[in-house]
Amino acid sequence: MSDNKGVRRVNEDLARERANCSFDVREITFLLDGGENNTITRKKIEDFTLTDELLSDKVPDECLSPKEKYENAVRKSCLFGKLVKDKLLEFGGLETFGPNSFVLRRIADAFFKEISPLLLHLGMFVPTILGQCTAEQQSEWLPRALSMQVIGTYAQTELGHGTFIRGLETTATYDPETEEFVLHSPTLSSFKWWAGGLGKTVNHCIVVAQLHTKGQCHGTHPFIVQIRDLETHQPLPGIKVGEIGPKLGFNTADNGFLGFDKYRIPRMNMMMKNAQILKDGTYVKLDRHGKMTYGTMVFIRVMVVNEVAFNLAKAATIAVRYSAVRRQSEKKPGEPEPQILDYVTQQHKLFICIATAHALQLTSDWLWRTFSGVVTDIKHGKTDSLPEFHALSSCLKAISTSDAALLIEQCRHSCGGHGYMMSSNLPLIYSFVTATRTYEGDYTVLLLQTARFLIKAWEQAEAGKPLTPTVSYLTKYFKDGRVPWDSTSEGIVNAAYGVAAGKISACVKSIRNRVKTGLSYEDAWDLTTVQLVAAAEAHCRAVICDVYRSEAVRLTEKSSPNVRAVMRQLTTLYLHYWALERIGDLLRYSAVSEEDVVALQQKYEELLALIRPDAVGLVDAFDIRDEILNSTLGAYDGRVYERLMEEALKSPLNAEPVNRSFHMYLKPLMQGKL
Ligand SMILES: CCCCCCCCCCCCC/C=C/C(=O)SCCNC(=O)CCNC(=O)[C@H](O)C(C)(C)COP(=O)(O)OP(=O)(O)OC[C@H]1O[C@@H](n2cnc3c(N)ncnc32)[C@H](O)[C@@H]1OP(=O)(O)O
Ligand SMILES: Cc1cc2nc3c(=O)[nH]c(=O)nc-3n(C[C@H](O)[C@H](O)[C@H](O)COP(=O)(O)OP(=O)(O)OC[C@H]3O[C@@H](n4cnc5c(N)ncnc54)[C@H](O)[C@@H]3O)c2cc1C
Repeated sequence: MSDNKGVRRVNEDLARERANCSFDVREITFLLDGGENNTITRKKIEDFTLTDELLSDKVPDECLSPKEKYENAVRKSCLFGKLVKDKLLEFGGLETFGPNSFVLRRIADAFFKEISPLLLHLGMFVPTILGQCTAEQQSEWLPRALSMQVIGTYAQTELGHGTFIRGLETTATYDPETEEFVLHSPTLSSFKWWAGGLGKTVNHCIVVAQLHTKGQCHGTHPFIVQIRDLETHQPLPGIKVGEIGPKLGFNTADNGFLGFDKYRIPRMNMMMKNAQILKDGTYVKLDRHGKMTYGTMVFIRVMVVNEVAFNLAKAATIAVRYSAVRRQSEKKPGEPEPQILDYVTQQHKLFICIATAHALQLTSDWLWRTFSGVVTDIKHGKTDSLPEFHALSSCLKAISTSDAALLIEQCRHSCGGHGYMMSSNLPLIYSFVTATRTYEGDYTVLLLQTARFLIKAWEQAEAGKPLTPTVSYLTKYFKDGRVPWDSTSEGIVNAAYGVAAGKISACVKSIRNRVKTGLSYEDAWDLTTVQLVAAAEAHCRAVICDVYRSEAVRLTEKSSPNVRAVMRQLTTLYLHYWALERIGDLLRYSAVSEEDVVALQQKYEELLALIRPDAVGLVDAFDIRDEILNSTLGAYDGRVYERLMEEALKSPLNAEPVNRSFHMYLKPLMQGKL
């Protein structure tokens, strides 16, 4: 759809693919954007933000030194920030699109090949002020944060502890004499480690520390802490701060370390929405649920599902367009070389990426709506929906990030050697997304949180108590026995729930059997965790299959027949893919037969063939502009080889015919003079 500006000749294969596409690409773009008006506004914003003047880098970012890369990222962050402040508000800013629109996030990818050092400011510092401060505190901090006088990050993780928040060691001890907290890092392992932007960029941060008052520890709480002088940017006395060094990705995010030497902050810098310290040091707990201070993490887990869906859409766009341009080998002797997209194995690698990008995006939209409901409940003092939502957001964060990272890597594999080039952008997309599997809660740890909820739900079902919506299926599958098999989409979703129920049931049995042998519940749980992670994964998989199928049907109710058909093909492909991936589970927990398995495989292969003519149209429908894709392999015009050569020529090593190392080392070596 979007041919961007200044399009030169489009690769003939790509042009033919587009001519043969069975549907109007714009229709699917509108569906994914949540309506035609959203698409129009997004494109307007993209048109005036993505100008050459702001984006052009003479030397590719990846050829710069770490320091230059960081400085370039700060430069662009400031330009981007100013642009947002000055111009985008004319469009009503983010509100134009509603809270679940990620237009600015999407545009930011054109500015930063890696990541903005200010991501944590907007992504976590500001949301934590909104979620953890009283109204009075918000009125003090929000205007300063939004006008960028105060630039902040979220420093929770320490060298010694990330997952186990209760084990954090940084202390915040209240001193009623001065009405201050004294922040202290008692050990090396208590140093804060990882916070994005902390190394060099921010002047404030949210610090999560163990609160001590009147000789008692009340657990971890968040505090707003100024760490650098606003004028000179020098670290303040009592603060030891720096950058943690090179990483697999995120290299422009200046992730940092931070230690405190009896550093004092005012009492009111404790974020007091969920707990307060009175002037005399009395601790007042306002959080009846007990885990409300974990709220920012839950929010980011929700955002991350959308984040990885978009990044997978980028990778799929690059790989599918490249596969339509690239020709290799021969299918029959003497025949012309086919487009690699015509190999069924290539379709198997790539079409699941398109379907998964849709599945995750629709699931993320649904998750956001569910989250909005939970937030409204909390505003009215109701926290009953929080345990279910914590279980749901935990498993969706874990599975979406893990699936997306694996599939992005698959996109890279599918591009052969050229996929390994930084200029393809696939390595950077992968390095960014693979981190999402770890940060904001590690994969295994979050699935075990979900498993804890599932086991409790199972016990409730046994006791005949009512279940919350996402686990209500357990009542249906409560009795032992195999789930009947039915190869329709609805049947596959039911079977997925049946598998989840079967696995949860097996975990319950396993824990109980272990307890019967005399083990403590904790030990029995620990020995069952491999099964528990698998059960939570199965539950989450069933939820995604269910939401994707029903949301796709709902969204396409008014679509043209061809769009409905191709969207149906994608959902069916997704369901068949996962049924085949989990065939062992289906054989164990459902009545699927050998003939059914053969039929599933056959249908899956038929779907690959049906989707093949529309593959390029489907990735065009993601409507991701070249500036955002940032890829030699994935540009709209398909000029792959020209772009690869153009980028290669920008390498600093090509600036001179002979590098000085020849004279310094190679020549002496050749002449035996080294
Ligand atoms: C313009 C804006 C753009 C935005 C773009 C967004 C993109 C996003 C990019 C942002 C970049 C982010 C960079 C990364 C940042 C970070 O990583 S910050 C640090 C994040 N750290 C973590 O996530 C740590 C993970 N650990 C935990 O969450 C917890 O420690 C734990 C594993 C959940 C365990 O906590 P603990 O206190 O020990 O509890 P338990 O004993 O296990 O459980 C007790 C009960 O509490 C329930 N519970 C736990 N957590 C929650 C929760 N969050 N909400 C509700 N309930 C919770 C748990 O289920 C237990 O319940 P019961 O079983 O009923 O007892
Ligand atoms: C790119 C990036 C950016 C980050 N940004 C920030 C930031 O801005 N602010 C911030 O505060 N933090 C940040 N983090 C830190 C991040 O939140 C933690 O790394 C993450 O929560 C994982 O914790 P950990 O490193 O302690 O891993 P660990 O918990 O040490 O995990 C190591 C292994 O132990 C396993 N494990 C741990 N506990 C259990 C358990 N109970 N049961 C079973 N297995 C277990 C894990 O599954 C994993 O395999 C960032 C991390 C990265 C990679």
